[in-house]
Amino acid sequence: MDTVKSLYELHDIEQYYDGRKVLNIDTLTLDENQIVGFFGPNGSGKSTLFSLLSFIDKQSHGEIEFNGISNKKLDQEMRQSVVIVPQNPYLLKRTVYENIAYGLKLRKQRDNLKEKVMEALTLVGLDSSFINRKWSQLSGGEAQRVALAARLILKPKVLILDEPTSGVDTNSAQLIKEAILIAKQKYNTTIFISSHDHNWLNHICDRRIALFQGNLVESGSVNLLFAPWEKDSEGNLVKVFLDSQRLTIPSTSEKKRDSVMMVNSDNITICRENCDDMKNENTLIGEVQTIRQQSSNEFLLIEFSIGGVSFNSKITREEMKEQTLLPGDKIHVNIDVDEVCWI
Ligand SMILES: Nc1ncnc2c1ncn2[C@@H]1O[C@H](COP(=O)(O)OP(=O)(O)OP(=O)(O)O)[C@@H](O)[C@H]1O
Repeated sequence: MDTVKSLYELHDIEQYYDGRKVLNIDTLTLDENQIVGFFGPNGSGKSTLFSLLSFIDKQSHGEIEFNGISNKKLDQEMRQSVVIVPQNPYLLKRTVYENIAYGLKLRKQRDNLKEKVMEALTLVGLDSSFINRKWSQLSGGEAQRVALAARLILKPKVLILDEPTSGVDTNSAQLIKEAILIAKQKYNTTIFISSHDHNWLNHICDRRIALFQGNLVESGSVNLLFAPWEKDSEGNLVKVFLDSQRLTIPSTSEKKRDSVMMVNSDNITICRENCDDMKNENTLIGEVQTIRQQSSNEFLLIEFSIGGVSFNSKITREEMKEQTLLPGDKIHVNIDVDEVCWI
C-alpha cells in the first residue's frame, strides 16, 4: 500500500554553528497547503530552520526530504519552488517594477510580464502608481510588501516569511496577512511564517509550532496561551478568559504583557470528581472537547477549553477509569505556574 508522504519530512536534524548546536529536531513533518506559524524567543532557531527548509543551508546532521526526495538530491526546479523572504529583505537599487519582475526574468519567463507584475502588486495592496517608484522611495511596510510581491509573482509551492511584520505599520501587516491568505487559496502555496507579533501570527496560521533553544515544542503537547495579559496591582500577570475566569502568574521580570505563555501538557492537572484536594485560587473550570489516544498507548490526551481557549493535558488509562471523562464534561484545571515558560 502506498503511504501519503508529507511535503517535508525531517529526521534527527542537528545544526551547528562554530561547534555550537543551535537546532535539534527529532522529527518534523510539514504538510501541503497549510499556513504554519513558528513561535519562539530570539535565538531559538527559527531562521536557522528556515534556512534549511529553503535549501539555503544544509543540515550538519540528519535527513530532510522534500516531496519524498532528499534535499541533497533536489533538482533546480524543485529548489526554486521554495522561496523565502528573509528577515531584512534586500531590494535591488532599481524600480518597484524591476524588483518584482526580476525573479521571472531570471527564470526566463517573460510572457505577460507587465500583467503579472501588476497582479502581484495588487495582491500586496499597492496600486499601479508604485510601478516606477525607486526602492529608496518606499516606506518600511511598502518595501516589505514589494519584497513579498517579488516572491508571489513566482507562484511558489512554498513561501517562507521570516519576520514579515517586523518594523511594518499596522496597515501593511494587515495587507501582508491578506496577501498570504490569497496566495494559499489561489496558488495552493504552503506558507511558513515566524513573527514576534504573536497575535498577528496566531490569527493567520493553521498550525502552530514553538521552538525553544533549538528544540521543537509543538502545540500538540505544548499549550500556548496568547496575549493580552493584564497586570494586577501587585505586578502579577493575569489572563482574563472570555468567560471571566482568571489565571494569575506571580510576577517576575521576564514576562511582558505581549508575551506568549508556554506550558507542557504534563504540567496541567485535570479532575472531574472529588477534586477538593487539588483546588486552589488559581483552579479553573474547563470543558472537555475531545479525548485522544496517545501513540504510546499509556496516556490519553484530553483536549478541553477554558473560555474558548483550547488546552490539552494527559491522563493515564487508570486515571481515566476513575474519572470517566466524556466530551462536554466540566473539569477542574490546575496549571502549574512554576513550570511555564515565556516566548
Ligand atoms: N551564521 C551564524 N553563525 C553563527 N551563529 C549563528 C548563525 N546564525 C545563527 N546563529 C546562532 O544560532 C542561534 C539561532 O539563531 P536564529 O537566527 O536561527 O534564531 P531565531 O529564532 O531566528 O532568532 P530571532 O527571533 O532573533 O530572529 C542563535 O544563537 C544565533 O546566534
